[in-house]
Amino acid sequence: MSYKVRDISLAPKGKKRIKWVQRHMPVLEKIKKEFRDKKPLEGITIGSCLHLEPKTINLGLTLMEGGAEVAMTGCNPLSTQDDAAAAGASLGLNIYGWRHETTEEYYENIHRVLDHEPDILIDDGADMIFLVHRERRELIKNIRGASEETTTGIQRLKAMNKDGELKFPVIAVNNAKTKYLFDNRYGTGQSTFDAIMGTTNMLIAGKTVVVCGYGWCGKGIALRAKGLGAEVIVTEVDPIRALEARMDGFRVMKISDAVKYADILITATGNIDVVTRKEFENMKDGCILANSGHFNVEINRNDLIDISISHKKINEDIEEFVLEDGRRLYLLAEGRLVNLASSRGQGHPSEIMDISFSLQALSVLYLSENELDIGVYNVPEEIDTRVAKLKLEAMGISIDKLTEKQKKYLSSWEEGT
Ligand SMILES: NC(=O)c1ccc[n+]([C@@H]2O[C@H](COP(=O)([O-])OP(=O)(O)OC[C@H]3O[C@@H](n4cnc5c(N)ncnc54)[C@H](O)[C@@H]3O)[C@@H](O)[C@H]2O)c1
Ligand SMILES: O=c1[nH]cnc2c1ncn2[C@@H]1O[C@H](CO)[C@@H](O)[C@H]1O
Ligand SMILES: N[C@@H](CCS)C(=O)O
Repeated sequence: MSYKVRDISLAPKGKKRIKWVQRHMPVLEKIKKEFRDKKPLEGITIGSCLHLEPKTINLGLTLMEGGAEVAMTGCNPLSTQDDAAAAGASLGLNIYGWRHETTEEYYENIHRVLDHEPDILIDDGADMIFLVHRERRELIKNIRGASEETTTGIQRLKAMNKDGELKFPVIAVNNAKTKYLFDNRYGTGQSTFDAIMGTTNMLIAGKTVVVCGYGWCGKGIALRAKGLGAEVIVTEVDPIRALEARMDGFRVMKISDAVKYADILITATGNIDVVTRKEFENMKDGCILANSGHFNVEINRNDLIDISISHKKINEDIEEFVLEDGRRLYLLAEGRLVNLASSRGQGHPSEIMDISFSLQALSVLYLSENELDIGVYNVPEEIDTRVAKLKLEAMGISIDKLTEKQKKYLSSWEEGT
């Protein structure tokens, strides 16, 4: 076992936090027990590039119980939680990563994971998969496949596959119903506000919150903003989603208009340059800017620097930009996904990552048991349904079954009024 973490003496603190999340991840715990009994991953090496925090370490431990050798790094230079990383290392995982890596360190750590010559990769945003294709092509012949955690990663991998550049199969975990309907919506909805409120200690009630993007994440953020008492304005580029936002009760307008009202603006589009110079120029004094989407490109920080006469960090996670006329704008967590990159961001709740990481564990098992051709695959429906059933069971919820008569009715066309 090898590791490179900030401070291994933080392990006891990390272990306590891991124990706590395990109590709220019953489905993954059940899979862990099955893995422990059957050792289905014996002889397999797994390399992951996922936000390194207690719930992710619990996924690593699950795979290790299945017999795999596991090497892990973070998928964002700001999101690793050092106590969890130290605990993971002390529990037998190969861990490389620390909070506040430079870009160079970030890629060095991905290389360290790849040095274990993994058979299966788990990625979030596809940085590790791209690195293999660009710089570590000698590893490709050994790789059975990968699973990808997030919307943007899948979008990039599909583009790569379309261009004939993808060289192994990938399972699109994000596209499972039990992923995006819960993780992206309720997970991002809660963890975004958890981080913004923890970072700013500000009231949401009575504020105007602008949400850019009404996809699965945007829907969750808008819903929680409304629940916390904010007035919510949504901006979109997709007419159907814009209509949906309107009928869900939100105001919808162009971003050029929306920014004039924003007390807090949150991006969740997966797109570049959603908020740029012309939007900053029309913002109110004191506007809080946060991204809960993709990398650090949704809010254009360079434009913000260009139009500011000064900028400085006023604490670890808040950067103040002073414009020529004296207005001040505040960017959280350097414009990286606020729910994980800010020091107050703990990521999604454990109950949510229980579902997402159970999907990951079962997708890895599927990759280990099946030879797939190159391509981007959905999570098999049996896995999606199994995870939903296990979660309902863990929540103590029973549901009805179709009767034979009902099944027949639903599959026939003869009966009318
Ligand atoms: N912070 C987190 O923990 C977390 C969790 C899940 C996903 N994500 C990331 O969040 C992003 C969004 O994910 P999603 O699942 O909601 O994707 P999605 O595709 O469901 O939604 C994105 C929405 O943004 C809209 N959009 C695109 N460009 C826009 C623009 N310029 N202005 C306004 N709207 C625009 C699209 O039309 C779409 O409706 C992705 O990058 C994803 O990887 C983050
Ligand atoms: O607490 C967490 N631990 C690990 N991964 C997380 C957590 N919260 C959200 N995500 C994952 O991060 C991806 C975007 O980068 C999301 O798809 C989500 O599944
Ligand atoms: N790993 C990437 C994916 C976000 S969608 C990030 O942390 O920004």
